[in-house]
Amino acid sequence: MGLIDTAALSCGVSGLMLMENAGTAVARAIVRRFRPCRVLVLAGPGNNGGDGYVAARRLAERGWPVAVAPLAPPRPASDAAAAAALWRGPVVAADEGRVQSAELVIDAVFGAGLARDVDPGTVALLGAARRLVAIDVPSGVDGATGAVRGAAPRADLTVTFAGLKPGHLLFPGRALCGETVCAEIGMPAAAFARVETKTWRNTPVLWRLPAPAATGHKYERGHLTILAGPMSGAAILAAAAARRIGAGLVTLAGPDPAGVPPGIIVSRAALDELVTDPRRRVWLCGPGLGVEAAGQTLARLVAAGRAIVADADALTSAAGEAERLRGVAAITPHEGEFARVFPDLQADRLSRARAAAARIGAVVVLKGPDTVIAAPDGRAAINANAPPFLATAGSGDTLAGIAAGLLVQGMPAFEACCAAVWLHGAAATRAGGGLIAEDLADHLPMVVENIKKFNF
Ligand SMILES: NC(=O)C1=CN([C@@H]2O[C@H](COP(=O)(O)OP(=O)(O)OC[C@H]3O[C@@H](n4cnc5c(N)ncnc54)[C@H](OP(=O)(O)O)[C@@H]3O)[C@@H](O)[C@H]2O)[C@@H](O)CC1
Ligand SMILES: Nc1ncnc2c1ncn2[C@@H]1O[C@H](COP(=O)(O)OP(=O)(O)O)[C@@H](O)[C@H]1O
Ligand SMILES: [K+]
Repeated sequence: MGLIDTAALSCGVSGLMLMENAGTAVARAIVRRFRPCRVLVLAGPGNNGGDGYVAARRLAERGWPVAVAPLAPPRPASDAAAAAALWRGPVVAADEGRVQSAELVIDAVFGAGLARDVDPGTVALLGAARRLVAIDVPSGVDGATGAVRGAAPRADLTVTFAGLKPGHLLFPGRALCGETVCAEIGMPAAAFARVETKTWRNTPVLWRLPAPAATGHKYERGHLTILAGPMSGAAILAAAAARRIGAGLVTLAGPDPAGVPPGIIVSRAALDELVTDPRRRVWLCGPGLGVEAAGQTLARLVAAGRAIVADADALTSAAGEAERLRGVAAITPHEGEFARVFPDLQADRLSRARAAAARIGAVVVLKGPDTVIAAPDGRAAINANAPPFLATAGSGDTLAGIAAGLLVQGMPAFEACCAAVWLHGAAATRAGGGLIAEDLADHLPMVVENIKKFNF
């Protein structure tokens, strides 16, 4: 049982009432999407099964032909047993033929109580469904991590309750949920207040973008320094993004970056000179820099106490030596870079990002289709707005530029990184399928305008 469920019960709410509301919400979601058809409910032994019995009763009350196939009897004297006792319709054996001939199957086998791998017989049954509606999660998906325990079916619709769980947002779970509906089931506000939430879906309600002061000048909006190396395109992409998101001034520091647009300042001054300039508070270190140079400059910037976003080659320079990253504000690794820096961290993405953030005392942005942003104090956000065409060279450099560009405007590191990841996904969605990394920055202003319009 989830923390919120336990808190609800200790607030005096009856579990049976929540179950009644949950099953009713499932039936309502089905009625809204499908024409009346023959339904088979596969019911497990716990409360997930109990929700299934309620959904069966609610659909039958509307005249739908429904049968329940219990995979195990409900636990004695449980809420699920009470819900099962109220079911007056047909109870049939759970066999593959019945599942195949049903026009819609409700997966009420396992939910939040999934405790081990699902057995092959249950996997085969669920896999035989023509159309599947999952209660809470497709059975086999771990709601806390999105991992699959043994196997899990692909649902057409998943109806969950009170709030999305990490497993609805993290792959592979996300891909198996189909359309996901979150139903309100009367969970009291006091129950939410009792549970200290530390994991969120990344949306604009989590952060507030900086706004320039009416009388501000460019240095007040922030002066970002980006180290440029032999692959200067990476630093130029990051600089464009930082400028579009509102950094007042962006300097590329490097020997001779080629093809720099006119609004970007280039400095060939020695690092020792630049790093002592107090206005150069925030730095981006890594994209296109070369591993050796990145390692050396990173150490120098950390020693100078600068706020640093470390990406790409700066991360590779810390392979197997995560302690080299202590002192930075944020790191933005993809899976490969993460594995290089933290080879011993092997758990799910959410836990790994959290553990890494705690270890180095910095925000970790573990990139991917379900990017996780984790802070050293345990807060974490999971991002779900990134389209797959972001998988194109240079889009990570752009993300690092957005994050550094927000950091330099005074946003705290966790909020800056959450905002950067969401804006990056929203810009990619606006850019559409043919996007290349160069396009992303140009879409940022409209994305920001839309956020303002919706009053986030
Ligand atoms: N509580 C509330 O307030 C609300 C809860 N709600 C609903 O309750 C659901 C959670 O219910 P739950 O805690 O009873 O767990 P559930 O997922 O039904 O399964 C537990 C049973 O399955 C068994 N089992 C586990 N894994 C297994 C495996 N691989 N293979 C075989 N057996 C396995 C496990 O066995 P055991 O480990 O005890 O041996 C136990 O008997 C939640 O998802 C939501 O739908 C809603 O009604 C809203 C309000
Ligand atoms: N399948 C995907 N769906 C959504 N976003 C993705 C996907 N694959 C990668 N991304 C995003 O694209 C970016 C790629 O970054 P990275 O791998 O560092 O690229 P590069 O080094 O070429 O700039 C990251 O922000 C990542 O989250
Ligand atoms: K289920």
